[in-house]
Amino acid sequence: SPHPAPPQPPGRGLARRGLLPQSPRSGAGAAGLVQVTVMLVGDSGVGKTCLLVRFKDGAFLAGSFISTVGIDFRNKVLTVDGVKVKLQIWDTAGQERFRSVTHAYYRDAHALLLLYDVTNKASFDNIQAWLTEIHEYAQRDVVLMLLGNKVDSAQDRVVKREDGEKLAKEYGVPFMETSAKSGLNVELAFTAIAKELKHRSMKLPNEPKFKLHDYVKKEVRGSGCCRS
Ligand SMILES: Nc1nc2c(ncn2[C@@H]2O[C@H](COP(=O)(O)OP(=O)(O)OP(=O)(O)O)[C@@H](O)[C@H]2O)c(=O)[nH]1
Ligand SMILES: [Mg+2]
Repeated sequence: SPHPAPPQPPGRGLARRGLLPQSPRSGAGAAGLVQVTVMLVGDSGVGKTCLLVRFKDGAFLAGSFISTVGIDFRNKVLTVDGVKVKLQIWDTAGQERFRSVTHAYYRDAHALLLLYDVTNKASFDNIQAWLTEIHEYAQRDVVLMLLGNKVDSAQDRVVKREDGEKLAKEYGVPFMETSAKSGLNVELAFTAIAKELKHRSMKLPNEPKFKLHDYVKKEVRGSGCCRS
């Protein structure tokens, strides 16, 4: 393009944030690597740690609830359209007393998974407050997705799927229901984010623009139909 890119304020932009693929190493078919940071947020007990453990290890932490202290992180590499995307996933503490700790991390997150618990109305009602906080502390172009977790607990459900869909639509964020217990849509949530960030960072000239909303709509599975 003959037009120079508009200047970016310091600290903003994918290149400054380490999102540009590393130059391919020599060797046939060596692929670039995209490194991204994903942060899990939402009330204490909604299942952030369990969602991460399900994604990372394919297991469910049943039994006693060990509330996260401060912040924890895990890495996982996904291959998206032939490109390795290294996700560094930050698991934040939902408890109020750690809020000032997590505020400091928003700035460096490329994507946020905002969770509520479909069996806990208060966690759903707090989503607005979380969005306000995200607006205040996160990057303007952060990739955001709303997740209604614990859909395996059909008997205890108090937040309807349509309520989640409606709220997500109001705020223009993609939405899906998940279960760390059954695994429903867990891989999908992280894959969708990895795809979006990979497309943003590589901008291949002949590649059609990736549409996160459409991808999620097409790929999402309902709690009624599937086991995982
Ligand atoms: N049935 C069911 N229980 C879940 C699910 N995910 C988490 N839980 C349970 O909910 C409780 C809280 O899960 P955590 O993942 O520790 O919650 P958290 O959001 O990390 O909480 P904080 O670290 O305090 O912010 C635990 O007892 C889990 O076993 C799920 O998908 N289904
Ligand atoms: Mg936790």
